[in-house]
Amino acid sequence: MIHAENLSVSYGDLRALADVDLDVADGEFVTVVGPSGCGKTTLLRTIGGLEEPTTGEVTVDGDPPAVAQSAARLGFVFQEHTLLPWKTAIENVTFLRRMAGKDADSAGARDLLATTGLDGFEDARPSELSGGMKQRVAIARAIHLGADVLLMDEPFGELDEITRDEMSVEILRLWRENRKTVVFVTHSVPEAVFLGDRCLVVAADTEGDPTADGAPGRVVAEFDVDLPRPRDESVFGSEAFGAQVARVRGALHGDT
Ligand SMILES: Nc1ncnc2c1ncn2[C@@H]1O[C@H](COP(=O)(O)OP(=O)(O)OP(=O)(O)O)[C@@H](O)[C@H]1O
Repeated sequence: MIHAENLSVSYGDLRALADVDLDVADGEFVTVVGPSGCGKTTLLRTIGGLEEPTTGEVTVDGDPPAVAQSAARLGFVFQEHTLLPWKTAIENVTFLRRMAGKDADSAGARDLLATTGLDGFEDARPSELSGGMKQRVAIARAIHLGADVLLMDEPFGELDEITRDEMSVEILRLWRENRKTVVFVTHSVPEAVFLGDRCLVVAADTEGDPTADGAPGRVVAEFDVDLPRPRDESVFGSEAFGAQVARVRGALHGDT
C-alpha cells in the first residue's frame, strides 16, 4: 500500500531524513518511534504528500501521495486536533468528506461518533470537549472521510496516561473494524509496541560519531511485534510485552 525507496528529505541545508526504504502492506499497522527531531513527522508528512522528497520516491497504492491525497485516500490525525472551533462535533466529522466531494452521510458520522464514545456530544463544539474527546472526533473524521490510509502523528501526545491507554485500545478496535492501513508516529515505546504489527525505530544516525551535529534520521531498527491480537489493557502487564518494549528501547539506545 505504501512504498518508499531511498527516501531523503532536506530542509535547505538541514538533512532531516536519509535513505528510508519502507513497505507497508494493505491493512498493516506500522508504528514509528524515535527521539524528538529525528525526522518522524517529516517521514509521515512525506508519505502524506505534504513534503516533497529531496531524493528517492514514495507511492501510496502506486500513486504519488498528492494524487492519493486529492482522492481522499489519506486521512491525517495530528497531535493537535485541528478541529474547526465554530463547527459542532458532527459537522467537524462530515466537513472533510463534503470538502472531498463525497456525499454527506450524517447517519454514518453519527454512528461513528457513537462508536468512539461520543454519543450525546454530536452537537458540542470543540471548546466543550475534553482533549481525549477532541481526538476521538479527529479520528472519527479521518475514518468517515473513507481514507484507506491513516497517518497519525502523536495523536495522543497531549493526553494524560490513562486516557492515552484507553485511546490506544480504542484505535485498535477502530482499525480492526474499519480495515485501514495505519502509520502511527509516537515518542512512546510502550505505545509503539502495543499498537503495531511492526515497529520502526528512527534515530539520528551519527555514523559512529556521537558528537556529530545535525545527523539525519534513519530507520535504525525494525521489529515485528509478536503479541497476539486483539490486544487490550491486559497486554501492558504481560511478560512478552515487557520483553518487546525492552528490545525496542535497546535499539533506541544503540544496543545491537
Ligand atoms: N518545515 C521545516 N523547515 C525546516 N526544518 C524543519 C521543518 N520541519 C522539520 N524541520 C527540522 O527537521 C528535523 C526533523 O524534524 P521532525 O519534525 O520531522 O522530527 P520529529 O522526529 O517528528 O520530532 P518531534 O518528535 O519533536 O515531533 C528537525 O531538525 C526539525 O527542526
